[in-house]
Amino acid sequence: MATGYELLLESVLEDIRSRDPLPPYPGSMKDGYAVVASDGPGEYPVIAEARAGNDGLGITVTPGTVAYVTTGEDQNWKIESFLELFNHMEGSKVRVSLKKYVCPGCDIETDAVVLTSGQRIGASEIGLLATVGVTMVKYVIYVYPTPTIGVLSTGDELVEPTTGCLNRGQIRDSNWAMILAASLQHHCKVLDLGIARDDEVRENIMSTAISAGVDIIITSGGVSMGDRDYVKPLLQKRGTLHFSKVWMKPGKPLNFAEIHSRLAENMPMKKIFTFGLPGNPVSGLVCFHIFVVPTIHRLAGWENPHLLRVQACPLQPLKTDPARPEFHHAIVRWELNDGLGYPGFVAESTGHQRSSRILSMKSANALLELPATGSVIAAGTSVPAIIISDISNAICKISSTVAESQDAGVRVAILTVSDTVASGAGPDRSGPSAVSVVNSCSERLGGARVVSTAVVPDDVSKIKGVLHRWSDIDQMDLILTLATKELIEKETPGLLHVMMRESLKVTPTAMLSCSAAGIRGSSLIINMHGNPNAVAECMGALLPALKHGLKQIRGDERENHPTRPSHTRGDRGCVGTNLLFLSFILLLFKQLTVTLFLFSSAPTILILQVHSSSSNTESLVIRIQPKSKHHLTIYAFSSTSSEVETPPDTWLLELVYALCDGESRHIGNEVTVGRLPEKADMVIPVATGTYLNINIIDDKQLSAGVVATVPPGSYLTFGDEHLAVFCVSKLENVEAASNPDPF
Ligand SMILES: Nc1nc2c(c(=O)[nH]1)N[C@H]1C(S)=C(S)[C@@H](COP(=O)(O)OP(=O)(O)OC[C@H]3O[C@@H](n4cnc5c(N)ncnc54)[C@H](O)[C@@H]3O)O[C@H]1N2
Ligand code: MOO
Repeated sequence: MATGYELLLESVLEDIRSRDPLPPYPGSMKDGYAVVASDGPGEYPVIAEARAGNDGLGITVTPGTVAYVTTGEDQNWKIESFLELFNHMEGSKVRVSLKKYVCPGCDIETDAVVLTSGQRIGASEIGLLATVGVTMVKYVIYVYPTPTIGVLSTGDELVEPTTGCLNRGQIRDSNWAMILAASLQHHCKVLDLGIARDDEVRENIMSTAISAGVDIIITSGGVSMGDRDYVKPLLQKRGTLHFSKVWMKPGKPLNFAEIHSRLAENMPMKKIFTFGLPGNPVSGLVCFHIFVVPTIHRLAGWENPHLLRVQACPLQPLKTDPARPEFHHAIVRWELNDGLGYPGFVAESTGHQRSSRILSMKSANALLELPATGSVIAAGTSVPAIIISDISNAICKISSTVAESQDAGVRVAILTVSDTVASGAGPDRSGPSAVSVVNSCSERLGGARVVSTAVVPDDVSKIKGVLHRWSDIDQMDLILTLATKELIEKETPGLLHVMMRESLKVTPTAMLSCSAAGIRGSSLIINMHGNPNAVAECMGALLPALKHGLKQIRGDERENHPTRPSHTRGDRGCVGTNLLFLSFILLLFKQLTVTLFLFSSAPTILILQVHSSSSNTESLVIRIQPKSKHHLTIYAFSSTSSEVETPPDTWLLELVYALCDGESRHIGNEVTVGRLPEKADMVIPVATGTYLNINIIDDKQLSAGVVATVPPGSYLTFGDEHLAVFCVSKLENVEAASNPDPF
């Protein structure tokens, strides 16, 4: 018999009623004094005391007197009217204030049904039975069916996990063991159908499984479009194929069919559910959680077969797929501050979610449900998380998580100040891009980790509220945000002067700006106004002064505030903060276009927004042609010519942000961009050529082969998850900014 049963819990087989009321007599919920209700508040002599076990038999509380009672202990008071309780004592008399007392049966009335037939019995129900004095019950042992699952791996390339040395084209079969384990975790029986070569995926395997009495058959691999993908035709032949594609990522080629079969001629027809999981391990397991687990639950008789969903705030910004809704593996845990300032679940991404990257499943206990918008979900934005394994460990780790995050090398908090974003009228893009920058430069910043992000409207009290919490309570090492004058303890007019001088070179309206720069504690805070170009110019001018300035601030801080608690913890003290701040600024300078907006009070700047230079209206014209999965070619030509004629040799693709190292490149007629150095002029850490990856200019996805006009200052983005962002510039405009670090 294939279908087994597992003991769960007993449940009662009859209705259980209470024989007495609960509480059984008028009682007090507190220790206090009993008084005749009509007496009301006042001072009264105490005429008697009733404590637990001494029920005050024979005592009458008369008007103008009170009696001491302990919680729940007053069943035999002889009184003229009912009791009220109160609790304040002064000398030999008590001053009473009236409290409610508990009337008999207000928790459980006599003869109320406390358990109905069929209800499960657990510890609380045992307590309930004891309360109502029922020590013998008729019960039924509740059992639930445990489905049997047949598991088959398919693929010519697959070899046993025990294979020591892989020959060319071989890969160890991970899915077979993984799906077996997942099935066992869900209390199923399993039937090992082994590994089949592609051309062995035949009816006889199905027949073996069916005659063994399986309820579910799971195959992995061979479901997409390849000429050796035999699963779908087999399912079509043996049963009813309900679907063979699902608009999800990963797991698109999932096949689902129903096979009807009899174990023997005289037996009733049996339904067998068959799932053809995609071969990529991540895709396969995601499909298992989303589709197979609810099927198992349903077969096991669960009323609600779906996995639990909670809301969680990602700790990292998450780039969503523009086409398919995505299930993103993450580790969800409870934190005292979920990033929105309240206790809640946070979600730590397990990294790149490529469907072959089995490491992304390691330790994951949730799948974040990300909508197909193609945009970036800011860290700290609440998203639904489907819980796929026990999260109690993660919850128990509250204190160690806090401790761990406090031990992180450099704790960074990022505050986006924007009315638009705070009101929900627009997405936060500067915050997430800042988080990406910090995370991607983590090592170079001494292990920096963004541990908190927030968005507030441009409102001083709100900004101050967050900043005070982050610096005084959470003790962040580095807070990247908009500064307000009120937070600055000591202004630095020299810096302001330099910034003003630079801005005036660009526009006379700079005179109207109200920039601020100054020192708070051990941090230098710079608030710049104006457009990103002005910010870039100002920073460029400030840099030579910053190193020295920051050193001085550190010295002054020690001298002036010898006892002041440092912003940082441990022996790093202020030095850590300031050096970090300096290195961050230097780093920002190199990645100016992405990150300096953090210091701007202008509305949030979109990372992919076009910032056309007013001084130069000439545009570059390009056509992007994917060459292979790993590289593409950008053909560039002049805006006045129709096709490759004049080499646009005054143009530059300048790397402003990449997850790992990338390069900037002068654009000739043709530039090849890709991951593989031997095939690409510009090497970036993202795959560029597949439909999964995005080549975007100015927030618009480019189609292969279509000509696009690119004004100077545009941003060209590659990769759907590992962003690499380039700024397209006229060469003469960028020479100053691309100078190496001035120190
Ligand atoms: N022309 C198209 N090609 C593909 C599409 C598509 O829509 N059109 N979909 C892609 C997607 S999405 C996925 S996911 C994969 C899944 O395809 P298959 O189920 O046919 O998987 P295979 O080709 O057999 O294997 C894919 C990949 O996974 C490895 N693999 C397979 N089985 C195992 C196993 N048991 N243990 C470890 N690794 C396994 C296999 O070696 C391949 O590398 O199709 C895309 N293609
Ligand atoms: O949907 Mo496929 O599962 O890897 O991307």
